[in-house]
Amino acid sequence: MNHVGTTAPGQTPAPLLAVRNLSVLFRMRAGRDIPAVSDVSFDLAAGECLVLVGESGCGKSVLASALLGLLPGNARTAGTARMDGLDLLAAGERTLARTVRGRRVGLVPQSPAAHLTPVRTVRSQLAETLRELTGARRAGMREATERAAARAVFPADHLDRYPHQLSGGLAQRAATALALVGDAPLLIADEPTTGLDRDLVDRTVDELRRHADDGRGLLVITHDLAAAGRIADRVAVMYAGRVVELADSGDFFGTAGPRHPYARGLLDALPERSFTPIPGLPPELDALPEGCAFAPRCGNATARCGTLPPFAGGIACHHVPQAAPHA
Ligand SMILES: Nc1ncnc2c1ncn2[C@@H]1O[C@H](COP(=O)(O)OP(=O)(O)OP(=O)(O)O)[C@@H](O)[C@H]1O
Ligand code: NI
Repeated sequence: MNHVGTTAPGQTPAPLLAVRNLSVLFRMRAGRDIPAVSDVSFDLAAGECLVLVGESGCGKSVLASALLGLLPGNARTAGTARMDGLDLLAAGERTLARTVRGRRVGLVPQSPAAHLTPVRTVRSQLAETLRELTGARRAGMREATERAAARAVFPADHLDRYPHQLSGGLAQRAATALALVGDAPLLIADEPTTGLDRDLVDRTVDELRRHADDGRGLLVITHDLAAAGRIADRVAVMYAGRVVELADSGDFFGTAGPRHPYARGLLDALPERSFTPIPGLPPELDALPEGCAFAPRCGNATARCGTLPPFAGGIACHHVPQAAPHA
């Protein structure tokens, strides 16, 4: 798929993925609804890696699940997520199962153990996925399986193990190997480096980065800001279900630095920076304040923050000018 070839000079190529006003609400008993994702919009280009960061519970995995049609039955979704003419949010289960999951959109799940089939060895799961997604046949399957495992630094001498015989880090690498098999146009990796030591983190991140460098799209969700800095072209910062900053990675991690007070707080909390935690805790999603959800923890907050700051020019903050240098 070559977008560039079909684009007139001066025209921006269509993004691989265009998410507009995506919201996810969980309907709970007693009418207590939980807005897990609110009004999120972003584009992802082919060849690009967007990293999604934010504290636990801010809605990162729910966003990923929404794109793959993997939300539970009590979820209500609004907005659109267009990919190659298909709205992923409106697609039926049949389309999602046949043409989206694994094919258009690959997933490295946050809990790999829950996604691996417990009664089958890693080799057999990799072989089946290779057969399904690449048409690989029995001849050469042993080599193909070992190559697929090696892409995620999964050791060949562990291929005949069952998921329960794997450590968390090995299960993670098995799940990553499975997700890489289809070379899907879009790969979503939800915390792909949890449980890995630094050397393996770097190797995994570099293999994922190759997916983008080969002209595909990569959406990475991570707590690990060092890994984010290594892999990202752009960074999206989520807080309480909303994207509060969308920035060029070079600016965000470089001398310019983040612009949103929450994003600055995230970086300042790192041991290698000033090691100053953000005071307080994220809000409960079913009891969000009226305006900016970060205001109760923010040193810049004023009366204006009682109204919701619009997201424009890469930022949602009343106190930061909206004209981004690279917006
Ligand atoms: N099935 C569900 N029913 C109700 N609420 C849910 C459900 N799944 C997730 N949530 C809520 O949605 C919010 C966002 O969860 P999500 O898993 O997306 O967070 P996250 O940013 O991925 O966090 P982490 O970094 O810990 O993985 C959480 O407050 C969670 O409690
Ligand atoms: Ni998550």
